[in-house]
Amino acid sequence: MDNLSMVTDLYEFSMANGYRQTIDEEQGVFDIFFRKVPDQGSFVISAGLEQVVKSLQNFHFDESDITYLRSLHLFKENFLDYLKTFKFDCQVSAIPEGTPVFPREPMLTIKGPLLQTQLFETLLLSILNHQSLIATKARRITYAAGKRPVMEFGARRAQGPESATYGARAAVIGGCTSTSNVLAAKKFGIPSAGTMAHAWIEAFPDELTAFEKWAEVYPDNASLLVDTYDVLKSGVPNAIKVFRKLKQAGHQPVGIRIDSGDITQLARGARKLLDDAGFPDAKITASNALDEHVIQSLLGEGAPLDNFGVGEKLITSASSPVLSGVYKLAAIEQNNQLIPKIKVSASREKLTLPGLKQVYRLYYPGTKHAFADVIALQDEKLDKPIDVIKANPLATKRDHMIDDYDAVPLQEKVLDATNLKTDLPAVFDIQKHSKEMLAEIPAATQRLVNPDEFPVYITQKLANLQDELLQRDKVFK
Ligand SMILES: Nc1ncnc2c1ncn2[C@@H]1O[C@H](COP(=O)(O)OP(=O)(O)OP(=O)(O)O)[C@@H](O)[C@H]1O
Ligand SMILES: O=P(O)(O)OC[C@H]1O[C@H](OP(=O)(O)OP(=O)(O)O)[C@H](O)[C@@H]1O
Ligand SMILES: O=C(O)c1cccnc1
Repeated sequence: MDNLSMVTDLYEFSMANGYRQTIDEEQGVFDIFFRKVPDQGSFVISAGLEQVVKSLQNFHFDESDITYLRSLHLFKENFLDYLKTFKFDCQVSAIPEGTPVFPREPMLTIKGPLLQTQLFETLLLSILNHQSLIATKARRITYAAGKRPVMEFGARRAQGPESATYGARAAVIGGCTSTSNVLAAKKFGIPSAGTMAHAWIEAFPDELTAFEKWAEVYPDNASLLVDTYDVLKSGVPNAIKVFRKLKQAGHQPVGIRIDSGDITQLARGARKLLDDAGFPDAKITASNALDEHVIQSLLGEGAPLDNFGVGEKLITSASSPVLSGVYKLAAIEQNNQLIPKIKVSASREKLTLPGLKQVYRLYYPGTKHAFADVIALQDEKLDKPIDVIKANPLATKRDHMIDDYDAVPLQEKVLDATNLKTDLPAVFDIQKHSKEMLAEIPAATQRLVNPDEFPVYITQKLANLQDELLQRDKVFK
């Protein structure tokens, strides 16, 4: 990953320079969390941690960066010197990539010199918000597709090449099986996949010749695009002619792609033609502005589809294009003493959770069935039974008692100043982890429309700390 240290908002530099001149000795603790889930879903699939770790490992400023920052006439030389010899000195804990995460849960916590932790805000949010957004959208799309593979086809419609490439990575975390983006495939070990464009068909005198020439060049990879002229009258009959020749020559025909029109009707007609011609194994791929709802509708109609190619709606999360993850100060440390902090704003919804925390997933005892999450202070031991309170400050009936449970902590240590090399899982291992974690949460929480809310609680101790800080600031009384 390139050095992205300058991808930050000016105010992070302004504050960092200010800390250097004022409270330079203090440590900061920041949490990353979100309040709202895209597409009115109930959870987000966390993604982007590998790029966070790599960007932190590579965080530095070169001579031209320092010269530019100096030219702004905003910063003191002692701050520019600090940047010139920047040495990462923080600890990062995070919920592993692929995990379903719920509102208000700290996905990532960073502790270290206030100046450093402040400087990372924009970059870390930019990475995690983007990849988690796309992984979440991909989870919805692949959920709708069921066992049918979904290829990521979005590079041309992504918001630029970088979003295309990291978006493809996130799409695989969310369940896609391959990508047409060759750089993403190379970089992250994702199978590269693809068919052909209409240009190939148009470039030859007629459709049959185009298919034949393709089959000559790629006899074992003939997935033919059949909708350039007429799917059922021309495209599929021509494909069948080519498949017959391929079969005679000992090759296994791959299938067809339909990219326009009423996909259900066309796929039904195509399936019948292929089956009648003796090609029941030829696969039918659908594409064309697909998303989770179109896929559900197609499959609900019984469309005989084997694969999906999904581009623009996935790579841009078109129906809900923002994940508003935030980076909030949870504590500062002065002379080795942790001082919890809270952000109070006009809206109670925006109240933050103070202190160093851990998130626990609670399971029915002895099972893999999760029923709630609890956010606790890091140094507290969970009671049994446990008195908990809804994490959403706007919730009614906030108090709850949980008798028995197995608790599994979600945040893990990923990086610290003395251990800059962390083994990071490969993208398909993350996908596997994601599927396992999804299998543990209730089906009703996973459905696409009006999903059931998965309860997220805070412990009494954390609630008391929050109240204490609120009382001190004399608000919401
Ligand atoms: N049976 C179906 N049920 C629901 N949605 C469908 C069905 N068939 C196709 N769609 C979707 O409807 C949308 C519009 O399809 P349409 O064929 O009109 O696309 P188009 O982009 O206008 O066509 P073209 O690609 O030829 O320009 C696409 O998102 C497509 O995937
Ligand atoms: O629709 P998406 O989900 O983004 O899937 C990728 C699309 O990209 C290609 O079309 P292209 O960009 O060539 O143009 P088209 O929309 O005219 O088919 C392909 O034929 C798909 O339709
Ligand atoms: O390979 C394909 O079929 C493909 C790739 C990108 C976009 N649309 C289609």
